[in-house]
Amino acid sequence: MATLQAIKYNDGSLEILDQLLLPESCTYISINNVQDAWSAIREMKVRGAPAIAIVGSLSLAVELRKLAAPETKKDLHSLVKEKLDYLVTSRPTAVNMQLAAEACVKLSNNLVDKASVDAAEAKDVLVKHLEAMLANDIADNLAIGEHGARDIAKKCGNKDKLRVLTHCNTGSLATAGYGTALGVIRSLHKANLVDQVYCTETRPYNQGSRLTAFELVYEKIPATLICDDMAAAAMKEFKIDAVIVGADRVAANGDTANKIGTYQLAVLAKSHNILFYVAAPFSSIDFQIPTGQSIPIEERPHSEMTHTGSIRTAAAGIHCWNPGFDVTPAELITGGIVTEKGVFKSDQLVPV
Ligand SMILES: CSC[C@H]1O[C@H](OP(=O)(O)O)[C@H](O)[C@@H]1O
Repeated sequence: MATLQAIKYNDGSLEILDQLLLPESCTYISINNVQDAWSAIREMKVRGAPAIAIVGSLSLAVELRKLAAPETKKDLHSLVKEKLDYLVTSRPTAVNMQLAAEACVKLSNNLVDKASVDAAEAKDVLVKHLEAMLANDIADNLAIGEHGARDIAKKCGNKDKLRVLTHCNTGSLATAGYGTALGVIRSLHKANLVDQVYCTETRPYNQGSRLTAFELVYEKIPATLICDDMAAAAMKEFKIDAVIVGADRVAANGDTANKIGTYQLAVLAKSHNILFYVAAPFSSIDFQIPTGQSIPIEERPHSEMTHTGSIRTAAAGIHCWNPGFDVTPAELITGGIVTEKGVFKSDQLVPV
């Protein structure tokens, strides 16, 4: 699978591709502890819901591998919980880090109660659990790709070629590899079904122009970059067949938080009678919240809007609003929610 690697991990050594430097420079930086990971996530050197959870979790594995055998399992549990709670504060909207933390804390708790397991063995079990996230994510993404490609091809009348629009970055640079929405596009391309991918610039961080375009060019998938404000005209002009985006958190009713600009694409897709899909691992569905109204929306620094690098591009003193995400109502997700378990209608989501 010749795709880009946002995350490199080998026996306790963790590196990430510094995505703030893309596309001009492919530079890997070391992540030596949880604090390094928290900062890299907060600064968006690594971003993307699954990648955030994986880098956060692997940074804890890096620390635990270096840790001398803890005195007691209770000491180990307290340390693990403290570190994971801290990692969850790095970015609030994507649910993946929160759910990964909850799963690891639950495992640690179970190990405390297991008399047959000593502190050193418990640490090893936790390290293996954290390290397994990398391979699990790639397997999930390959399944998402296949389910999504099959569903889009079928619902688009099994046309020879398809024109698909996507937003932000949901590929190998947002996951452990292959991607979610961009994974579906990779699977469509593998099946020789892609006429053209339209990727939006995705202001203000420009995940589309800097990252998705980079991935599509890297893999020679036919693609056209458009500005965010060109989406309606592109849907009309190019007769786009489907829109597919990622997700940071899906509520129990199917309302979906994703990169800012997703909601307006869903409204535009509806008005152009274009199928609208969300692609995400099933773990992105937060059954603890009933609707999208409860999803916390991260506000990002205004400098992301007023500057390009160090160059000011907006008037000094202007007030800014810079939410990183918006919520698309379930009823606008007309194609379905594509997961590794299959494609679901919004009202078909049930915990497994
Ligand atoms: C594989 S889903 C990635 C998801 O995360 C992105 O947000 P950010 O770049 O701010 O982390 C965007 O919402 C994508 O859909």
